Amino acid sequence: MASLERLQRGLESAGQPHVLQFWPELSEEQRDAFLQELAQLDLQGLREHCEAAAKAAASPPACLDQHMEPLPPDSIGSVRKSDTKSLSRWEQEGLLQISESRVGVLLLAGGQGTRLGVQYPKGMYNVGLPSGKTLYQIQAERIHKIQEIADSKRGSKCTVPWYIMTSEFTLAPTEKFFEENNYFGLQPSNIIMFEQRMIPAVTFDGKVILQGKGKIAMAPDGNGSLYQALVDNEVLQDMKKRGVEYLHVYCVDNILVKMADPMFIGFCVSKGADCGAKVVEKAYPAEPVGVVCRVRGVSQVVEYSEIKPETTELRGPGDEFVYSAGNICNHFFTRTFLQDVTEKFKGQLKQHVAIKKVPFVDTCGNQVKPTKPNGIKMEKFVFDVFPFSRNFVVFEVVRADEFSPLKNADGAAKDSPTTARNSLLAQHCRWATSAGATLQDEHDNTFLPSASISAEDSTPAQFEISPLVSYFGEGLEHLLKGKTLTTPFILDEKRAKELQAQ
Ligand SMILES: CC(=O)N[C@H]1[C@@H](OP(=O)(O)OP(=O)(O)OC[C@H]2O[C@@H](n3ccc(=O)[nH]c3=O)[C@H](O)[C@@H]2O)O[C@H](CO)[C@@H](O)[C@@H]1O
Repeated sequence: MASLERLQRGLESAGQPHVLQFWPELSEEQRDAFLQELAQLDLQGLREHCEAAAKAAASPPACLDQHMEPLPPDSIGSVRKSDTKSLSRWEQEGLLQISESRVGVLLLAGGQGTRLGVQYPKGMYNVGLPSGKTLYQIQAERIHKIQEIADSKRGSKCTVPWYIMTSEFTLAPTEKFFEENNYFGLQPSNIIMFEQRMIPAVTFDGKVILQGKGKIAMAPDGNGSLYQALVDNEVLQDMKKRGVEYLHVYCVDNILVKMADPMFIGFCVSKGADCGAKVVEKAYPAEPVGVVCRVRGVSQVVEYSEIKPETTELRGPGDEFVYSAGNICNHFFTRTFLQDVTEKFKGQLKQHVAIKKVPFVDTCGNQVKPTKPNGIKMEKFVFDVFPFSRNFVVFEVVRADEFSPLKNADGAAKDSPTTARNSLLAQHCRWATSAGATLQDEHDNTFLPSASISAEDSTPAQFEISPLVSYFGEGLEHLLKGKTLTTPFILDEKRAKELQAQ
């Protein structure tokens, strides 16, 4: 552990001696905990971090709008627009790669879920499905199923390892949750959890914020922290050891996420891409999704918080949005590309400024909950490596099938537990109907499939299909054709066996 004198000197030379101002008031136990926290700080880089944060917050945000142009339409693969032969070829290619254990998935789960307002990791959230499944369970079961589908193609066992990036806030509860739930039936050795770094929040005049008398206000430094975390935790070495060449990186809150999506993987592999992004057509100008576009001729994402409203509203000749390629935080990377990024480009990642309300102790030692923003958090974004790609591709998918994020608490009109739940149930209702089932409520009223997912819509049928039965709507016909089912109904493996026997 670092000695107090050494820390004092380090903090002084970083211009942050106030960090220890309450030291005399701390108990032995608090001092030990604080020393441990301070030992993690990069004292060398602290001055630079604080000065850069204050400077960035004081300067007007870089405006990229005038340098933006949309992606050329022919550079985008699309579930809606590409021909069915190509789609099927890509899917087969992806399945082949999965069956050879060359594909892994990586979950970005280090965020604090502030907008949703829960104190635990978002993946543990239960949106109120008939089964009561959490986001983590749904994702685990999709991995299970895609392995099974790929196994049956090749006749041998494959593994899709699940890398999970957590932060100080999410690691312990996530580990505990997985353990308590028996890793949702997956092999624990194929679930690799690791932690991203945290950085101090800083005041507008460049001072580290004390959250308590013996605690610095630390925050995860954005999902672009991934690249440092890959190095810190030797994740790429683990991938290499397992023979994993392709990684599907995704964010925790999209209830419709297709884990290791074979079509997306196959598309990227077939195009020889080192880096790829899935997009959906933007729903409305102010939708909080980044847009994939070109800036000064280079493909990248411009985040929703950094684009002018008038740019988001621009429309093309067919009245479509000019910037319509909405980023859904589903990325493809080759291991080689990630290796390059960690070796050559990691230090060049852009820093984004987020101005937040950060609780603090004032100089008299009073705990203050600020009513207006008082702190700067510097963040890196996972997609900021796109400009380093040699062959970047984009794949457009159908929103109703693949994107319904959980961002806000119930009561919000969009991206809430209700909209997430409804979009999943509506999808399952569509799958069941196209497999030939008739779904009824308890009064024998028949449900019609709906593609809509907004909270104002009527509630879809309470018909839920376990991912262990179907990954993406496949394999349902022999169970459901010609059957009339009364909801609520959960089609799990047991029910599937019963239906098959009928
Ligand atoms: C920077 C980024 O990717 N932005 C995307 C993100 O925005 P959005 O602002 O919604 O991003 P979130 O803050 O929800 O973070 C996305 C994911 O990154 C994880 N996370 C976040 C911070 C952190 O330090 N560590 C970490 O792992 C979160 O747990 C989450 O799984 O999703 C939207 C789609 O839903 C996209 O349109 C945005 O372009």
